[in-house]
Amino acid sequence: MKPRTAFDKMWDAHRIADLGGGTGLVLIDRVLLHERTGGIALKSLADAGRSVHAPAHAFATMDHVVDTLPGRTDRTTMPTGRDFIVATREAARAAGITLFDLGDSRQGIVHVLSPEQGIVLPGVTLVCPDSHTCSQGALGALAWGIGSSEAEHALATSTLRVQKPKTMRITIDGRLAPGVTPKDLALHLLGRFGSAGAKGHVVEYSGEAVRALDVEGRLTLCNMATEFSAFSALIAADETVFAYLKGRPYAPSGAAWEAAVADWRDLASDEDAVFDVELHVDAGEVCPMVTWGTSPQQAVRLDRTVPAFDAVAGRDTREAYDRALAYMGLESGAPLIGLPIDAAFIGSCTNSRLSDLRRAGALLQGRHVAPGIRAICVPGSSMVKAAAEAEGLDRIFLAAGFEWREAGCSMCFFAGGESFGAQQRVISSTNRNFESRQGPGTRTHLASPETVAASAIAGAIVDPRTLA
Ligand SMILES: CC(C)[C@H](C(=O)O)[C@@H](O)C(=O)O
Ligand code: SF4
Repeated sequence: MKPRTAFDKMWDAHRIADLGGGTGLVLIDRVLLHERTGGIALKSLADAGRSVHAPAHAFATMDHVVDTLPGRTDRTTMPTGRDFIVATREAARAAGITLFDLGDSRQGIVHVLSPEQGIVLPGVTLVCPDSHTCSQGALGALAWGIGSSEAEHALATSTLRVQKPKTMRITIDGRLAPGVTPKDLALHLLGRFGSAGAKGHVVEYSGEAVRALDVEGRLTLCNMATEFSAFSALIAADETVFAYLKGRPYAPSGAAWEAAVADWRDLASDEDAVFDVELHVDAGEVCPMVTWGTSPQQAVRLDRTVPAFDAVAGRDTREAYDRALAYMGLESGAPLIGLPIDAAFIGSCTNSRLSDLRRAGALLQGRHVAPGIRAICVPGSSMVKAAAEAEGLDRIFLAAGFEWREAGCSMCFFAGGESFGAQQRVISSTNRNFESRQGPGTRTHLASPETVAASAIAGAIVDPRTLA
């Protein structure tokens, strides 16, 4: 048999029919929803008099527009937030699907709670009306973001028409240096290959550096594949993933577990599998990174300066470059280290898991954020929050002057409610630095949680490895 990639194997196992022109009718194993887009799909489905085909395999959560202030209620800080919450709650109940509601100990950002609960498993197809669904490919699944009308179709039929994507393998050889994180790797790839670098491809991350990552680090890496314009990303499941999933609530158990693991072992790309595109990166070249502009590709080594136009001319137009600098209040050649910040944000489906909070917490222990800096930590799920509190991380963050919040997307994206304010410079562990992403006029610099924590202490962007 012709050698196949991990993607080919999942595609072949889920293709129900060939619809011609490279389009397949694909079986969908899991549909995930959140209140910002999922309630719309559920309601439209109900209005059409249709029901959910496999309610046991559809899950909804409240994450995008929920209040994350301590002691939150249904009254969100976002003007129309409550409508989304109530509509999704009612529609999820009527549809008979599992809802991780406010107050449920399992509630959280959809891409954080799904691996945590063992909903995403190696080899499954999983869709969600959210662009960061690619994160979940970190467990060896084929997971991708869709629109609300596609979600409706997937809910009603457990199938979707999909244009078969091309394949790309990015092999990361060697090891990341100490203090260099998966987030830095994701930003390095964006800085090097550009935000159209993986356009329309399913990216398989492989190589020694990827194998060495824990599941949470893999989730961070796969998370930013959408910033890379990829159809999705995946990392073939291995012992690290099996160990992570064992005993999770929705993972198979008993004899079914053994059988599942045996199947999952066959899902890796065959040795001679051919990819449409192959890229190689030396992990040793990756350094702590930060973005300087308003696109995730406008990322550089943190110890560098804002690049001159000539250095990015292959990708950014003069207009886009000038506009980004004006928006960010920066000039060509300005050093990034030492740039004063107003706020620091640790959260989002990129970097709000327990390991992220532990690494940031280790830097914050016994230290305090600089005067005048607003610092916020939002755990990615209620489970992450509880686990962090059980080991005292909340006390470290609070003593350091951080706010310690309830789980949700919070100020990763501005939903019409809370924001940092115009012209405020925010160092952020999130994934998007678009204009006004974190609020009208807010200036976002993307970085790792370590860089965010260290910069909050310094009151300016710093390399976390040099924190005295
Ligand atoms: C609101 C939602 C549809 C959106 C997405 O698709 O990604 C959000 O999660 C984001 O990160 O911008
Ligand atoms: S945390 Fe941010 S990027 Fe992730 S799903 Fe929520 S809004 Fe989107």
